[in-house]
Amino acid sequence: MDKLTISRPDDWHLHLRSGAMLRTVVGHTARQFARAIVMPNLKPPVVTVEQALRYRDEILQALPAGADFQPLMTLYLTGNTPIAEVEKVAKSEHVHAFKLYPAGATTNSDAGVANIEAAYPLFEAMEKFAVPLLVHGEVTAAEYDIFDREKIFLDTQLTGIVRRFPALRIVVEHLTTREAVQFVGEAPAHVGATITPQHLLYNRNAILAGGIRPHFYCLPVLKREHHRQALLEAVGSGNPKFFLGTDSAPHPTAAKETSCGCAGCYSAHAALELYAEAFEQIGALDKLEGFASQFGADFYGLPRNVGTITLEKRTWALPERYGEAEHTLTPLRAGETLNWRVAD
Ligand SMILES: NC(=O)N[C@@H](CC(=O)O)C(=O)O
Ligand SMILES: [Zn+2]
Ligand SMILES: [Zn+2]
Repeated sequence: MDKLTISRPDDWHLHLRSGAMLRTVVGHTARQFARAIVMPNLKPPVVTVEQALRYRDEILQALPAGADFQPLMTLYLTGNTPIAEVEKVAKSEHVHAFKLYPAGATTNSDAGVANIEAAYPLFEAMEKFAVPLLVHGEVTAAEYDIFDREKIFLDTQLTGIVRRFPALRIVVEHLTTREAVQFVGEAPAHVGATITPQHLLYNRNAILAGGIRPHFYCLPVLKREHHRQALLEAVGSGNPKFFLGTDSAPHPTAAKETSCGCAGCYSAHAALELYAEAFEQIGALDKLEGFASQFGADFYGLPRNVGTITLEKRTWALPERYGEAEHTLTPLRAGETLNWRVAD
């Protein structure tokens, strides 16, 4: 196959940041995706509907002329989120979910939830008002090995949440393990998951073998090959619980290439192309459309997109960098070539 036309896709997990970084990255996403769920982990975090609407305006202002792209906003759950905010989200046309960051789990998660059980009244309200809960599913305590943090979160936290709130829609973000695939597969239909391109294409050797490569470092961290195989099986199965969420997470190059580098891979510049490469590896290009353009919209109860996008088998070289000066960022596969290209 050397050409593939699918309905316009959406990105159900995206970091756009703000200011100069936003202006550098937003065009990449708008070139490929009709909509994206925009993560709220700014500094300071987006915690109210009012702030989310202001952030949405900033994103719309930053779009290249003529772009046809809708940011779908989310709120950052904190220990102080008032119950009333849940109803505001339910009534808002532009805010679609709450995001749970266990405090300390990832980039800009310090304001996250330290005691998850204390947030149960909020989950109850989300269940009542049909507002989805998006989860960065990792435990944070120092005694847990970083490669086990997702599995332990599922066992000790998420299992209880799913049982206690049987109608709450939950998205387990950026799955990385065989156990997580199994968890989501066996959970009720209203528990879904996003999967990133880097977790489909790479195992942990990418970070550590032959030199330390900070641009492959994200959270949850890349895992062993047998976990990557499980993620590929999940997307290749065509199960609608698994849908596209790049977790494209831009950081300035200088903040990645340093003695304590930030977590996050930047993939928005070539998101669909990277996914196409992964699906092609397992002979499942026919499953890309459901994953990229249908299952996420269905899960969120939003209409599927009209219009199409075409991928062509065509080699192209990726730049080493995007952006200017201190906002320079290094994309995934910088300076390498890709075999798929979204047609202009
Ligand atoms: N995935 C990451 O490694 N980083 C994300 C945060 C997140 O999604 O956990 C970021 O905002 O940089
Ligand atoms: Zn996360
Ligand atoms: Zn993320």
